[in-house]
Amino acid sequence: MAKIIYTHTDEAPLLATYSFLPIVSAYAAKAGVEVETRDISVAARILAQFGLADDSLAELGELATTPEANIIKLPNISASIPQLKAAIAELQAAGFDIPDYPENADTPEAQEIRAKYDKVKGSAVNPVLREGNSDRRAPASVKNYAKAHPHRMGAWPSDSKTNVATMGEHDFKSNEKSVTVPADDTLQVVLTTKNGEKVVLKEAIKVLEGEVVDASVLEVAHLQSFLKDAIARAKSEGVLFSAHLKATMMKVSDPIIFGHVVKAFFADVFAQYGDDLAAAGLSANDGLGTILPGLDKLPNGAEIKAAFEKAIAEGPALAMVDSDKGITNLHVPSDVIIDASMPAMIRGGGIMWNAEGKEQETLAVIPDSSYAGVYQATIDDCRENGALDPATMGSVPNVGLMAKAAEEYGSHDKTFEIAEAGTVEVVNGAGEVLLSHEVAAGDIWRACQTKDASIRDWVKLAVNRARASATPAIFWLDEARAHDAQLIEKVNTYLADHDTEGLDIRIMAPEEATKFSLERIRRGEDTISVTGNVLRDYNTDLFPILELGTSAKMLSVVPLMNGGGLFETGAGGSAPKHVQQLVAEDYLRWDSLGEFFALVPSLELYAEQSGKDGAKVLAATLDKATESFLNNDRSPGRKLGTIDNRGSHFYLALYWAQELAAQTEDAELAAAFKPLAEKLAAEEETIVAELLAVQGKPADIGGYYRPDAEKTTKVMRPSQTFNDALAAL
Ligand SMILES: NC(=O)C1=CN([C@@H]2O[C@H](COP(=O)(O)OP(=O)(O)OC[C@H]3O[C@@H](n4cnc5c(N)ncnc54)[C@H](OP(=O)(O)O)[C@@H]3O)[C@@H](O)[C@H]2O)C=CC1
Ligand SMILES: O=C(O)CCC(=O)C(=O)O
Ligand SMILES: [Mg+2]
Repeated sequence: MAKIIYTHTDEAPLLATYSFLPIVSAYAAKAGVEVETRDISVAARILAQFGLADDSLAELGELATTPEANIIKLPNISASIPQLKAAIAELQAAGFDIPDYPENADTPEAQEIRAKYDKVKGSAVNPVLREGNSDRRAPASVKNYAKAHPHRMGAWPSDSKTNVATMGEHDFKSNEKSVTVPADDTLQVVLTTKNGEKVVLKEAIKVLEGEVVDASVLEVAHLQSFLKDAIARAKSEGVLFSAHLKATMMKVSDPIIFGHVVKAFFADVFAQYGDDLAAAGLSANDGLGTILPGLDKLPNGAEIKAAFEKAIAEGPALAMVDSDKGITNLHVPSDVIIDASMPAMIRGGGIMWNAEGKEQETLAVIPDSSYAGVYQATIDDCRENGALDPATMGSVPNVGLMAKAAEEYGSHDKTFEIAEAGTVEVVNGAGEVLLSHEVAAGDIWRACQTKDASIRDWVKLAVNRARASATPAIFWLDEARAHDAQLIEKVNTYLADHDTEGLDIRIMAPEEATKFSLERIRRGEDTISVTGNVLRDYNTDLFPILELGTSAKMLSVVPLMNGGGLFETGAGGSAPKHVQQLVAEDYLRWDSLGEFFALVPSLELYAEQSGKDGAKVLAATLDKATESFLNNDRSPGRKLGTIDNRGSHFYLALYWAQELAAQTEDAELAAAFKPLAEKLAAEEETIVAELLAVQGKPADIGGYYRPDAEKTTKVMRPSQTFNDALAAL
């Protein structure tokens, strides 16, 4: 039977679900629409590994390959090691019998435990569910709202010293090699060491005919000298030093690169005390947030701490995540995530926060040069032409290649920190070498796969989107890059399968595409960016954050390749700072627009899947209600005393009930919702007062990674009048 699966995730979106889902469920039930939930939070995924909870992620992963899939996926935590350890500790304290995260996996038992936790680590949800490519855009109503109510943009001085530093040589981009395999095959990755020993790094990689396979290596000696120069440059230019990585989705390579940044910044400390730190299990890859408290256990801990402090005092000023709490850019690998961090910096006028809590220009260090140029081009444009104007600017929607763990975001099981110098080769079933790299110890080597079927579907989606929106579409592909050169050939081939008459479809290298799109955006014109997986991620934060202030307001649809739909909510993350605010003062700033938008196509799909017209009516009325919601400016405010997430849900419920009561397509539904619409309208003042009354005091939700359901329900549904009205429906 058709059903909508609404996911329980983490942090702010989970809290919002406690308030919003009861509304959805109540309304859906009236129209005979089945809504079920599945818990894919990091806590539930840990418990599932040890048989203490259902493995809902595996279940949904399978569902996503079937036409029955209709999944609403809210943002979830992609846990770094420090977050994973915190979640484990919280679950243990709550009485769950689960093991510690093994620091040194030196026994088979410890290795097994580590393997289980590795399945939960990093971006472990999205790649499982994303059995399709992505179509993300700002709906017209949101774009119009943003133009009418432009958010604040920081000014861009023409002499801003903010820039991007990137390697440009000896990195993943410049060392990339790529082939398209001619037939189904099984590949192997083999390291032949200098003294002739063969080490199989990866056995049996299954590939399909037409699949694009790339390999590349980041040469660590060059990374280290690059970082040394970048640190010196930030110091001499008097700007902040900030590193921007994606330690969550690139869960193997980027924590290692982050560790190199930490070791470079604290080079003297690691030269002198590196052995002590290693012996204590304190890894640079986990950041200062783990190392500094860990020093308390060491006999010479105070001395090492003083050495860290000296290095901070003498180095360039570090960009801060939280200057009040002294949390730097180098504290936690997942605190600064490039897709959100770079746009936020650009939106602010090219500034980040320094240790005094003041704004300062920054050198944004993005070691690999594959996509760094997009940000440099945006910075250059802002420096030359001033900040973008949300009141007039056009839009850059995205069609992203993502299906079946495409490209870099599927590379973590094929990424290796090389133990010994030699040659790494990708060898096919016939024993022929397809790709080969010389490597040194410590280098980071990786391979990526992109299925032909995913590429075909992506090209189709781009053509459909260009047609539906009557907007030029640019494939952001660089013929000088090995992988992109393979893709360009395929794009040209597959475009010929479609009617592109009258469409403006071009191929441009990313920097050129950035400049082109920015020129158009400044003239108020829209340009679809058709990109690979990483730029999908980056662009769907970059442009929305500049255009709308946040990527939470995006419509984010994944038409699944086998039919069915995955509806992601917004394009941003789980906003951990919003949880802190809720706990401190019972105020949740999370904007659920992404959830509202996701629900409309999900209900439409449900109507198709089930043949129930009531679902269609629910969708059409929700669409209208969302428009009233925007016109009446009912998004959560930023300050106490204004309506927050819960208040915004009340207004959506009110407008939705009114639309349902007013529509004429389904008289039974109209009659069912009439009393509720009247009740909610009549009690508006009381309900809003009840919702506002709780603000300003701490709230107890009984856990961070696994909040207590009863306590959280109480916090998130504080209006008895509203709850009673819903219950009476
Ligand atoms: N799809 C997914 O599952 C994704 C998950 N993540 C995960 O989320 C966590 C945090 O990542 P991070 O990169 O900091 O991204 P976040 O989106 O959580 O944070 C960036 C900022 O975006 C704004 N924001 C995002 N969503 C909303 C919303 N609905 N309402 C209001 N404001 C919003 C806020 O900025 P401001 O104060 O400027 O308004 C927020 O502080 C990580 O664990 C990460 O892995 C990240 C991206 C996508
Ligand atoms: O899976 C993740 O960690 C984040 C996903 C993300 O940022 C995106 O898809 O835009
Ligand atoms: Mg993203």
